[in-house]
Amino acid sequence: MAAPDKGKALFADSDGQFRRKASAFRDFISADPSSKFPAEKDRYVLYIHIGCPWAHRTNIVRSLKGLEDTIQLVVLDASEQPGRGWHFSGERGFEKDPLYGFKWLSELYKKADASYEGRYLVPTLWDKKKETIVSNESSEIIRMFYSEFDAFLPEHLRESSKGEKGLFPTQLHTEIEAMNEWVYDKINNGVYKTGFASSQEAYEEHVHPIFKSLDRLESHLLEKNTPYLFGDFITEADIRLYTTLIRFDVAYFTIFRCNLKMIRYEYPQLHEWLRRLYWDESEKTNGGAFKKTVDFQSYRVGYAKATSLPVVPVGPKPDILPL
Ligand SMILES: N[C@@H](CCC(=O)N[C@@H](CS)C(=O)NCC(=O)O)C(=O)O
Repeated sequence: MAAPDKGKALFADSDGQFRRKASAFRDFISADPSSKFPAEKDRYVLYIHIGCPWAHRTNIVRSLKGLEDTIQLVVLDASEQPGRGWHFSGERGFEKDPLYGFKWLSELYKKADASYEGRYLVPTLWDKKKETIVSNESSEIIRMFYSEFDAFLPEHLRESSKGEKGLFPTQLHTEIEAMNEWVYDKINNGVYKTGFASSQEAYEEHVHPIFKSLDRLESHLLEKNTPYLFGDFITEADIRLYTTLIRFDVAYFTIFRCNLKMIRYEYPQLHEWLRRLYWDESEKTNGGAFKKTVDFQSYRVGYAKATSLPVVPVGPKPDILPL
């Protein structure tokens, strides 16, 4: 594998800042059979990369909701040439796209819209009937998965039977949305703004707010004194924070230089919260939705590949501490 030029900005703009572009495909699957994209079994396909935290959200929810037999999963690999996008290398079992035999995710985007000029992102939710992309925005895909597929699920997994104990319950909408906003900006995307910064100034601008926000979450958990962010039940807020924190010590601390503190040593509440989710293989996580969707080595390799010096750090070890 050829190493990219040392010091070259792979993802940052010319001012050193990494700016995430908005997702382009924003349709919705609905439980209503007369809608444009009605919920159906074996109609939709979720394309992901295991290392991607945004795709990880959708993969967790697919498992948590027991949608494995309803929504097909296709796993892509990262290209050896950073910036060339996602493809099928055979590393994870897929040598080519199972639907069309494509080698690159870009070909699927071009099939959906020949004039598409944006980035080829995971997650991508594909409709086999209309042969197009429904959505490539994780925050919206997870919400479709919560509630629109209830008809295909046993009673205990339906969002409609959960009421106040659901993943996005009505009484918590405002609080969850408020937390999503700053957690997204300062933490989920904050680690990218830090890790992909190509100037000292941009790096320092974004690294401090990450830790201020982690401190805020640590206090939130201490005050609440509940197993999850909003009480005794897992909500969307937990899922969205989890995908960043499970990568934190092994990839963001080391490779993205988010290195003022580690979750395992300096954030006892968050560390316990993280391990509680990871190690749970009970009915609460539908048999381990948080653990089985994690692959620490792919985080190390993937983020190293995305930097200008693709050397994979070996630590910290173990990947995660026991509960
Ligand atoms: N807003 C999107 C972000 C998705 C995203 O940025 N995915 C990254 C992987 S972690 C990607 O596919 N990047 C490829 C590229 O930018 O070319 C979401 O949440 O779904």
